[in-house]
Amino acid sequence: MSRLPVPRLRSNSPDRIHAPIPGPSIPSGSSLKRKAVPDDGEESNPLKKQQRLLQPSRIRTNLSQSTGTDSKALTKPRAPNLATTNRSTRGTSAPPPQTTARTVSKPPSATLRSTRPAPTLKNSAADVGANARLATQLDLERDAVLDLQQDKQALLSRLTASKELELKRRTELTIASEEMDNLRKRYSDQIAELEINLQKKERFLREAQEDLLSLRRDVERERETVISLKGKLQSQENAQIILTAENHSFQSQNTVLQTELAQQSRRIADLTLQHESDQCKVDEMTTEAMENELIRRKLHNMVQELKGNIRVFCRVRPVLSSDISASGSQLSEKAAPLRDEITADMAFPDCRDHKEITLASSSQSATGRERQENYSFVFDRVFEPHSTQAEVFEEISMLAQSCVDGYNVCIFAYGQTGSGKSFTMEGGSTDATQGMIPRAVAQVFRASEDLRSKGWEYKIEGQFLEIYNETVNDLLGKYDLDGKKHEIKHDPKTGSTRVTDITVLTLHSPTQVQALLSSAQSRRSVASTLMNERSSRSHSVFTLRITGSNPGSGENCEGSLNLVDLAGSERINVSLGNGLNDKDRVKETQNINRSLSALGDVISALGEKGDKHIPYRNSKLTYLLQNSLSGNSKTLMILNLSPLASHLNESLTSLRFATKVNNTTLGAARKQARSS
Ligand SMILES: Nc1ncnc2c1ncn2[C@@H]1O[C@H](COP(=O)(O)OP(=O)(O)OP(=O)(O)O)[C@@H](O)[C@H]1O
Repeated sequence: MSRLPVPRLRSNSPDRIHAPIPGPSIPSGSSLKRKAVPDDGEESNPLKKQQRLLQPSRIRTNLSQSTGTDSKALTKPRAPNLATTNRSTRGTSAPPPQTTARTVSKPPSATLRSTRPAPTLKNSAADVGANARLATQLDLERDAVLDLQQDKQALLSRLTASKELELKRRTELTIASEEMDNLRKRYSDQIAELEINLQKKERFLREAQEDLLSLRRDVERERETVISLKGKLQSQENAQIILTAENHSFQSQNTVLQTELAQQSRRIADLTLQHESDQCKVDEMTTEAMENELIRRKLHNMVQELKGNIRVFCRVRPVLSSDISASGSQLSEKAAPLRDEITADMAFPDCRDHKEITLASSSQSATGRERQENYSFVFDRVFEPHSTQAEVFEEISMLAQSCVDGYNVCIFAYGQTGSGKSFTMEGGSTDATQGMIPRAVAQVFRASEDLRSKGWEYKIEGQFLEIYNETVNDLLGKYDLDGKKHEIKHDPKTGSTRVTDITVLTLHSPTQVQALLSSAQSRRSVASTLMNERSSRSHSVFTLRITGSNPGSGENCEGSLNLVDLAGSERINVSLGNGLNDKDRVKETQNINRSLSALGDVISALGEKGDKHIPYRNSKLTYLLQNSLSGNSKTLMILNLSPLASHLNESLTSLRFATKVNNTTLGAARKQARSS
């Protein structure tokens, strides 16, 4: 409805209805008021009061004319519905309330009449004058009334004209209102349709606005994305610039490198040619080295054979402080003379080759005369008491090389109890006092490592056992000694010897051996609590098995190194003096003596020509070492001697046994030997 065409309605606007009525202007109310409001002097003047009595009718007339029902005809006609509220208010506003003021001063005429005073004769003269003045005034008033009546007449005429005009306009307004209604009826469908369309369009507009809003948000987001992408693009461009610069630099480097590469390629080609020619030389040299190695082995073996496949070293241990204290004196000032006193009369006359040892013994003849006897023994090498472990090993290190070359080597330590066998074989805890076993193992590892460059690969295994009372015990086993029965097996095809259920450890470094020796020593110590001096009463055999192969030459070899610490070789009467259980000790000693003499017998038999029977089976020891004593095997016996005079007879027995061994020839070469 609010969208109806407005201009036409505005043509009937109440503004026009309230337009001032044309005509002469009505004098301001002040003229009427002026006449209605009593003057200050009137209350005191009776004439004025009398005149005022006449005024009510005049005023009433005026008022009735001005505020009569006619004025209601000026009420604004009802505004058309389409007009706004304001317009309606304006259209129906009442004319200005001018007439209200006029009703204020309506005097009560009855009151005036009752209060009028009655005339008297006494006052006649004054009254005449007063009457004259009153008459004059009355005339004036009449004139005024006439004027007023004329004014009233004019106003009535104007009022009539206004009413007519109003009527006319009302009529026009009614007609216009009717036209409006007609128009509204005629266009109501269109308006409704337009309104629906309008609503649709408004909805469409709303949706479009929402879409627009969403699109704006999208655009905003896209703008932010674009800004961020621009930032990234900028940084990428910067990075690209840097990369381009780097690329240029790399390209130039690449060019330089390409040039260098070309030079290097030429050098490589030259070197390849050189390498090929060198490789041919290397191959030739390798073949030569192999041949040389073979020759070396043969020569080495020849040297060993020339030295003798059975050799005997003699080593005299120093006098120990324990020897001196055992002899009865602990005082140091007496120690030196006592040392001489307890020391046997030994001499080492061969200062150049160190091969001879002489012992002097004095005894009384049947006639009571003092008799001096000298004994001289010659061995492959004699070590004096001050000799070190390193000096002893220097002489036997070549045997370690032989076992790496595939030979069987046996090193025995022979001697009476306390002569230094264990010290020689196992040694002390320091590097300087290391015995033959750890030194030989280290030498084997060194030799195998050296041969690695000539294509040899080696596997080194170790076992450690003892033979006590003709029983084999595993010194590296998990169980207590004597816990398991071990048997000795020989393989005639390969010439190798195996002991059943014995612990065989693969050795990767020489340092492992020291741990094995300690472990074996502790096991023997446990056994010692049960049987006194176990280590002295049993043979211990440390075996190193070295298996080598050379894939280049197709050669294989297997050698073994047996390091044997023999039981004490003392005579039975000596042992009996120390033991608590003499029966056991006698049995121990008999077994020891039997095995030692079996060893001597085997060595003697080996030295004899012809197919003589070799009594290996006479003892566990010789049976175990069967393959290491026969053929091209190398055997070394280290005879350990006590320096004490009290052990002289035992020393002489040991020296005689060693001489017997020393005179034996094993294999191809025969040794030169001397004996007393
Ligand atoms: N060359 C040496 N230098 C210094 N001390 C030595 C030497 N030889 C042996 N000894 C010492 O002599 C003592 C006895 O030596 P060892 O135990 O080796 O004799 P053994 O013959 O093995 O005796 P057993 O048969 O009882 O085992 C030990 O205290 C040892 O340290």
